[in-house]
Amino acid sequence: MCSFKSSEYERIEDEFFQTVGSEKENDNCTIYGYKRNKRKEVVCNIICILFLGLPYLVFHWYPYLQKVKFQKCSLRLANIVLLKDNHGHYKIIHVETQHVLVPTLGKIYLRHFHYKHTKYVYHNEFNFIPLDIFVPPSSLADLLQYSNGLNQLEYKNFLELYGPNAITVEVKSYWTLFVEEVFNPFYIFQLFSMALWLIDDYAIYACCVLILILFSISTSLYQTRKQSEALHDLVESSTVDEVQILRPNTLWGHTELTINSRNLVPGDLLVIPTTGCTLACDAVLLKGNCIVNECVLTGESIPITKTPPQPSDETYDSLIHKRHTLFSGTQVLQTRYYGGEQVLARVTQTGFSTTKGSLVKSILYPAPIGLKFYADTYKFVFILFAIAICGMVYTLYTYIQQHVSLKESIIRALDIFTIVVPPALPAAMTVGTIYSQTRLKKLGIFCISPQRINVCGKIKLACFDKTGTLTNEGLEIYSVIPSENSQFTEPVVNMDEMNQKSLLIQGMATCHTLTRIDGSINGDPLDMNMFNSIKWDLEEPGQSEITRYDTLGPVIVKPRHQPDADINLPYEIGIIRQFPFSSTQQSMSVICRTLEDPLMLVFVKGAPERIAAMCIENTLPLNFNTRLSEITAQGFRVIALAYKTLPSKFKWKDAQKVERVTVECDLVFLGLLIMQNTLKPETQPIISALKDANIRTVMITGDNIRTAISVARECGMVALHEDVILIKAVENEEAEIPSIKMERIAPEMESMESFADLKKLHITFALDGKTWTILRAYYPHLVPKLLVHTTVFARFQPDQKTQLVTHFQKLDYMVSMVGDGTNDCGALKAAHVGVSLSRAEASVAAPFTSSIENISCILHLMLEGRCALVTSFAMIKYMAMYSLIQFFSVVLLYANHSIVGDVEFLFIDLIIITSLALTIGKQGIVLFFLFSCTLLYC
Ligand SMILES: Nc1ncnc2c1ncn2[C@@H]1O[C@H](COP(=O)(O)OP(=O)(O)OP(=O)(O)O)[C@@H](O)[C@H]1O
Repeated sequence: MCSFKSSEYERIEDEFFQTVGSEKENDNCTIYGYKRNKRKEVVCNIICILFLGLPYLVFHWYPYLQKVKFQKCSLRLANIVLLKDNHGHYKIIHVETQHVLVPTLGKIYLRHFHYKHTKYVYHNEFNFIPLDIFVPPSSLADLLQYSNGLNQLEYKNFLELYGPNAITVEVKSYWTLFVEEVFNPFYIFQLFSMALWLIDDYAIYACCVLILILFSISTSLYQTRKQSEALHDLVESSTVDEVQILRPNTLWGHTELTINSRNLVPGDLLVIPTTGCTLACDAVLLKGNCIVNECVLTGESIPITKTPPQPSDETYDSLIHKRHTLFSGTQVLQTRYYGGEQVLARVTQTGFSTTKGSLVKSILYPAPIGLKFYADTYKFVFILFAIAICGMVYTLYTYIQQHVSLKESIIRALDIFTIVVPPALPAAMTVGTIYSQTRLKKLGIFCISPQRINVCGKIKLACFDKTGTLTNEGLEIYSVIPSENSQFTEPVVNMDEMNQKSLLIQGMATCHTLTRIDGSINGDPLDMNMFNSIKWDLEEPGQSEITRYDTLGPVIVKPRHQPDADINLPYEIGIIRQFPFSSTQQSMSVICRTLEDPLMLVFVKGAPERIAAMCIENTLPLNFNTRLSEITAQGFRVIALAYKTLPSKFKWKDAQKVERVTVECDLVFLGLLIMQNTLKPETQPIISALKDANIRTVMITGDNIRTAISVARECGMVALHEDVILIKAVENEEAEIPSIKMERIAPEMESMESFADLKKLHITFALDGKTWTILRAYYPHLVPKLLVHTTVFARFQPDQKTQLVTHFQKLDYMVSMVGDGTNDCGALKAAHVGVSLSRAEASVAAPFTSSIENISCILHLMLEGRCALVTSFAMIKYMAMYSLIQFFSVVLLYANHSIVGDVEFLFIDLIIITSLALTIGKQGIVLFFLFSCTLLYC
């Protein structure tokens, strides 16, 4: 029996329907089982033919009605499912069958259907579940087990099961788009109107409206096509044609094959070329290290080192084990290989199941934005229809009273209907967005979800990441404060004054994941500044070093000016193992060894609170916390360093196997690195502009809370006269529930419940990630109240940032989030308007990518959003006015048994066209010209 994540899919009683999809992503739908019924289908087809195919059109608009052709049955027997999504839209999907080999389940008969690029397969107990849940996840040990790859039979079966490895964004031909658009109820209605006008001798008017409709359709087709082309190109820019894989070979173990990347399947053994490559799938690294650029997924182009995981029974999860996972679409810049062996990775996910695939899916099928404007537009059309019906009834009544023939009465009544609904409505609705998008592009803001532009105009809460967004990314080292004998010594500003062999300098030289790419050192800006400040050199592993450091070629660091004159024994340190930095851990560590030194050392650096928790208590200076508070209160960014000596029996092999938790404990505190946290010059004016516009601003950062408050004050997010209160969760071993404390309670505030007058008292809150988790768990009723008054959210981990944005949305805020990728990717996706500051032209990390790397982009977006909204509103108001004026004039004329002539109608509409021409621009002017010519001709 396989191990499903059954908690997500409870056993259902009624097998006739079931919920599928992800509730977390607000994408759950209900499916109902049906099977084909020949008799019903034949009857239905006959009726459709008798009614000239009209029922087919109705089925196309309302797929729900298609169920009349089928017979309701249990999902176990269903060959058709009727799917209802959480927005009430229906879809008929056919269930297919196949005989395939499923890992750990063997060869089985599989029933499945595809929805939104996800394959749902039938399971006897849980009905339809996504394929990646159906196939049991592997443990790390299973994945790491070295084999020669999949054999031909397994491969064929897996290819059938998983399908081709492709993330295709379909770019439909203009013709296909045209056919789809024409079947839209709005255009069908317009065609019906034109037919009516032709019968009613309004030929010229009908022809002119036809031109208008064609213009409207072409604009809409051009826009749709352009958008899908842009997304297609973006996705294609990070795809690859050919890959090398290993296949078993009875004679010599394995053969290396070059195959088309579309043919990759989970389980394949991928060979990563030494020269680097773009990855075609998600894969877990088995052998060797890789340095990758994940800019396309995260927006941040810092090279990241990927290492193979340790074998264990832990279930592999690409998000938890992302330091060991190579993601589809990302670029391997370099590989490190040992003893000339190949760098290998095992494919874990392909196609739309990869991380890139899910990001593309979220763009292709975005969650509805819930902008009132769209709902109001539907109401507007509905009201027009209601008015039209009144007009029709009135016209019929007056014509019948005047004893006009029934045919003419009906034609006149239907005419009223066609007058009320304006033909250029769809074009008018989107024109504002198209122009805003073009202007944004000129400003360096790339948009992959144009419908979000309107939302930008409604932003009420602007969230900002701190480091790299509000402040400069290149944090310059201001000073170091070494600790000797558990006491802080005097701060050192000039690193040259320090002993090159001191442990603190050794830590600064080794505790990073810097790497040389094309001869220059690359990596995290913080690490780069730290390393550059001590003036050491870094050498990548080469063949000659292999012998010096046992069997492995480590990264070597050495001072530019050797401290000892001993030429035979240079002073250099080899970095044997790296545990890269992670935002969740807030630390990183390395194992290293000085040349000819028998003992290995561990250096750890990270957030001071984290490092303090890893240190032996008596190695920490007594005034550690007060000193830290003093420094952070001045707005400095502080990193702590610590080390420990490993036992003499700890050898190179142990270093490769040892777990991170074993290394990052019982440390000796070494000192603090103080970094300058300077604001970008644009930050303060933009924050003040936002405040003037009454838009709330908040900071969500991974940094220390006092540093964050200081930066918030400096940039004007917290006004100088405002009092900041730290909300803190205090865990007490005796009490079951942690208590909530306020660090500086203003005299006027007595209890947590008295939130009413905070604004008047000029009080704002700041809270950290730990408190946030406790608040959500034990004090959920306080969360909304606190959120309304909190400006600084510090020490927030990536998932907490996402939770916070979602909570703000629940409070009915239209939320924007500006960040520089990596630790805020989730928040960027969750926000109504996510803007990733990135040098890359575009990434799938967020709906907007700004190449202007400061927060001024948010102002441009808000302005353009408002422009687009105002244009759309103006258009709707204008259309409404025009329709109603024309409607009342015509009804009055009909009442007097008079009508508007063909050219008269055209003349009235011409005024509209002129106005449109002025609004729309060049295309409109051409159209205006066209109409004028027609009129003159008439
Ligand atoms: N390269 C690094 N090595 C060790 N520790 C680091 C490194 N970079 C950051 N840290 C520590 O981890 C903490 C969390 O880092 P994270 O990247 O999540 O957020 P941040 O960069 O501080 O702020 P923001 O969320 O505003 O970008 C930092 O405040 C710092 O103390």
